Amino acid sequence: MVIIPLLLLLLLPVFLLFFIPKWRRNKGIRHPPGPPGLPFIGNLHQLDNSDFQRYLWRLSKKYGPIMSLRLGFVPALVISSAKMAKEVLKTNDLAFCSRPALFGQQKLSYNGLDVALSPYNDYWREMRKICTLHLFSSRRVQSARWIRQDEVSQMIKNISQLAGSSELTDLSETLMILTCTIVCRVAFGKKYDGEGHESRRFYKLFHECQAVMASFYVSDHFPLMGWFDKLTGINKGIRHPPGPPGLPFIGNLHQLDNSDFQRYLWRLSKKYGPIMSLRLGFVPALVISSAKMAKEVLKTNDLAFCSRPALFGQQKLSYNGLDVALSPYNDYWREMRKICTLHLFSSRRVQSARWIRQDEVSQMIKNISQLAGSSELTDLSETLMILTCTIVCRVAFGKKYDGEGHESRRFYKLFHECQAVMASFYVSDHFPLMGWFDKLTGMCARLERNFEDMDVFYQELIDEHRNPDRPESMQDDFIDILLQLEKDGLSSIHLTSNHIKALLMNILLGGTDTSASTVVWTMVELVKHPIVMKKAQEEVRKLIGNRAKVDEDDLQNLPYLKAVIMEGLRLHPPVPLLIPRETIDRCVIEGYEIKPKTLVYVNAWAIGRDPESWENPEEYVPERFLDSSIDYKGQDFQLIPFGGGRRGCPGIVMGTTTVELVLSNLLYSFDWELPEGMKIEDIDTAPMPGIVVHKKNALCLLARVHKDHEAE
Ligand code: HEM
Repeated sequence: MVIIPLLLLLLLPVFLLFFIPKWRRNKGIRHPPGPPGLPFIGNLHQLDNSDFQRYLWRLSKKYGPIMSLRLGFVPALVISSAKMAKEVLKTNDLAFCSRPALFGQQKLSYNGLDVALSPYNDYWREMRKICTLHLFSSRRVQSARWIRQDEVSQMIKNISQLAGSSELTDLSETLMILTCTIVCRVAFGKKYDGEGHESRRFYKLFHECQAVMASFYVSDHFPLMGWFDKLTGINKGIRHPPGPPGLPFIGNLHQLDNSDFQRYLWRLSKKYGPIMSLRLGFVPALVISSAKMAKEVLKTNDLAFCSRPALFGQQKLSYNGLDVALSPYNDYWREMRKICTLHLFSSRRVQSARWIRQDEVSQMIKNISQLAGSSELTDLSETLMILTCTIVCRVAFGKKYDGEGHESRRFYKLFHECQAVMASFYVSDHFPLMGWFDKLTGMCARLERNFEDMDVFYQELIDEHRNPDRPESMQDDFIDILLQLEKDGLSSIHLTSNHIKALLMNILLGGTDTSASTVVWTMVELVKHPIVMKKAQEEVRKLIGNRAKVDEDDLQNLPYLKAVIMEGLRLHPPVPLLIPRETIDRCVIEGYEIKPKTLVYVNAWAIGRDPESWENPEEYVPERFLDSSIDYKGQDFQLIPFGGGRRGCPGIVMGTTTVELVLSNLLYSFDWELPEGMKIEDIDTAPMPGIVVHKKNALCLLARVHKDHEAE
């Protein structure tokens, strides 16, 4: 996957010279104008100007009141008119109100624990409240009036003395000392205005603090060049998590090209530890591989770790993060997540869709029975994918695509292409200035095409739902609910068609193959372990007796089945690395410093096999869960197939209900045999790479209708 781009990367310098200017002209998206920069450093050399604001002002006369610069690898914007200032400080305040995590400022603010340099998040809001309520309130300002009056009188006395002897007053110094003294008295109850040791120490510290805070750190503009600041003595020794050495320029990117990535990372973690760093091009990454470290990331430091990276393909297909799964962590995401949990994924909603699930599972059982009747193999991988897709489409869109016609073919073509372009490798995700490369390889065009096709698909569905005479199946489905919310305008987000489309994408991609993959992997383990299969079948057959099928009411009485599924999820979590996170804040874990904007993979797959957490971890033994309180809901960090913390899966009830209903019926209705000539040892567990990991080779088994049902 990565090798071809890597070879082409060797041609980088040539392409840089020829294509970047062309790419800029062709790109089609308008960026604010700005002065041309130099290669690599951009406009950094222009920062070195003694009257910077005037210099920018002069530039703005040429390039306009919204002007872009590039400071090394960091894009920057300069605002120079009241109208544009209003856009930034009022109209789009929320989008513009965070702070950059600059190296010196982060260090001196205890990693943004202050209020002025903290990024915009829940923590900042609380700190800002403390400040406005307790420190900067009018009452506080009032109560310090005596200090101010006292110090100003003292200053006037000092100046009078100088005036008496006709000496000059250094107003710059005098006023600096005055304001310092006032602030120190109000804040620390102390003053440093004499000539003694304490005053000298204070002013030395204070001036050095101002100086290092405002210093230029190379690493702020070139993320991989922290070594330069160390070399210059400006930054002394910080521990970073250990990790495998990378190649120049591409770092560890070539190692991504591994068909069993989660296993590969697991092997590396055995050497480098459960908190391991990688470098993917210019992007620092972190890999978490133990329950203890997962708890640090998903619970203790959840707030710092709960954003998502803005990856190119994902951004496009999510309408620039208008969805819930790929949106960065902010007020908008909170509101969207609330809409999902309250209106779409609530237990009540899951309940109300039970008829759809039961109906579709019955249909699947009928189809398999037919194959069984003629001793044909059942392709469980395909059957289960179609089943979960059909259930989700009926619940969300009020429609199904399970026939052989044009509509079904179009849907599955679109859907598979959407999964493919979403999970593709985009060079620009790792080399910010190399977007032209994705254009050259045709990746951008492919993505754009799928985006447009999906957009038309969603739009048709929305239009059908706006019709008052829509079929009954479309009433009260997810699109209906979202359109109602749009009409009522009750949420603080003004929902538009794009918001609805972005959510539909999440539901389609997040809710279908995760459940299908869970059932397939569990069936793989069951055919490999016939005694477990038999035990699970006996449990369900005993409970159901002579009834035709398992209903959702029965699921709560099948503890062994639940253990069978949990054990399947432990060994084969369908989303083995969760959905990648991105750190918001700088933070420290196990004494290691993690920088903001670090990409984070939590290896749920490796954690499920960690001998520190599990006895005989490689063995499939559902019994381990029978007398155990361990659950997969995100509280027990040794089992996290649904992730955890703020970004944990909100579709967990919907997903597990589907999985339990499907599996119990497959086990109830059929005995399962391997295709003729195949032995248990022949069943492979090779994974297919992707965000959701499926079995690479389809699972094809021979179903035999269970003898008690043969008469029916
Ligand atoms: C067995 C089935 C499922 C599994 C194993 C699964 C797994 C996951 C995982 C691992 C994550 C990332 C969590 C994290 O970053 O900590 C996730 C997120 C998500 N899942 Fe699921 N999921 C399943 C079913 C569903 C269903 C049925 C839906 C909805 C129809 C759904 C919707 C979502 C959404 C919207 C997110 C993003 C949450 C956010 O970022 O705030 N999932 N899921």
